[in-house]
Amino acid sequence: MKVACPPMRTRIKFCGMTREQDVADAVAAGADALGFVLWPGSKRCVGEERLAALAAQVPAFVTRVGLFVDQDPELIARCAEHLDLLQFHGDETPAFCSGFGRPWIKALRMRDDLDLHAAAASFESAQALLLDAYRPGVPGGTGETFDWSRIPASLAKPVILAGGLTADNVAGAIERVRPFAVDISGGVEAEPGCKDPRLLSAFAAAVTEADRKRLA
Ligand SMILES: O=C(O)c1ccccc1NCC(=O)[C@H](O)[C@H](O)COP(=O)(O)O
Repeated sequence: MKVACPPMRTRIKFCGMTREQDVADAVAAGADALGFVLWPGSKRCVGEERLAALAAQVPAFVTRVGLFVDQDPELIARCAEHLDLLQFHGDETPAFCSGFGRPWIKALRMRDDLDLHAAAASFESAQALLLDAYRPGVPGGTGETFDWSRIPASLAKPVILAGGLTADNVAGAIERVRPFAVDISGGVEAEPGCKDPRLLSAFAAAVTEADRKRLA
């Protein structure tokens, strides 16, 4: 099914939240969604207890997203109690992703041979596809961009654009891709896992300005 996308503002997801102050700063900057990495291989990983504490601080209308990479379904089910949306970065099947009573999105790394139309068809029950840079052995958070021209305008799923975004390049990304949302982690950090309030605000302002020009 093709999803009709009338002109609308670009949603913002700030990913890799690990600290209460960063959650508050991201919400103040205008976040639509906040991502919490539950994969222990990441420098941004939060455990279950930290997830519960951080998620409890998120106000209504800001989506709490949990990131997983081929993880134990029992862990995912426990974490889901604190989350609004699940984000899968591994080789999870659509049936696996659908098994937690929460809406979910599938992260796809843009390997050269990735067929996005086929992926959109096979992850038909996903709420969106998050498209990220491909680096072998790294499931996400690379800080690298990819060739945005590879994203077809007619994809049958909303696109969340990720990978190496910053306040400086996000306007060009929005102009080129017209994504439903943009996702950023490293580009708003002082160091891995520690967000910088000025970078959070600058990124949100750049998205707002790009939308203002686009929708004028
Ligand atoms: O951020 C991580 O460390 C991470 C680890 C494992 C799976 C996913 C991970 N992050 C995923 C994200 O959604 C990031 O926001 C996305 O990859 C963009 O990151 P960046 O290029 O640093 O903006």
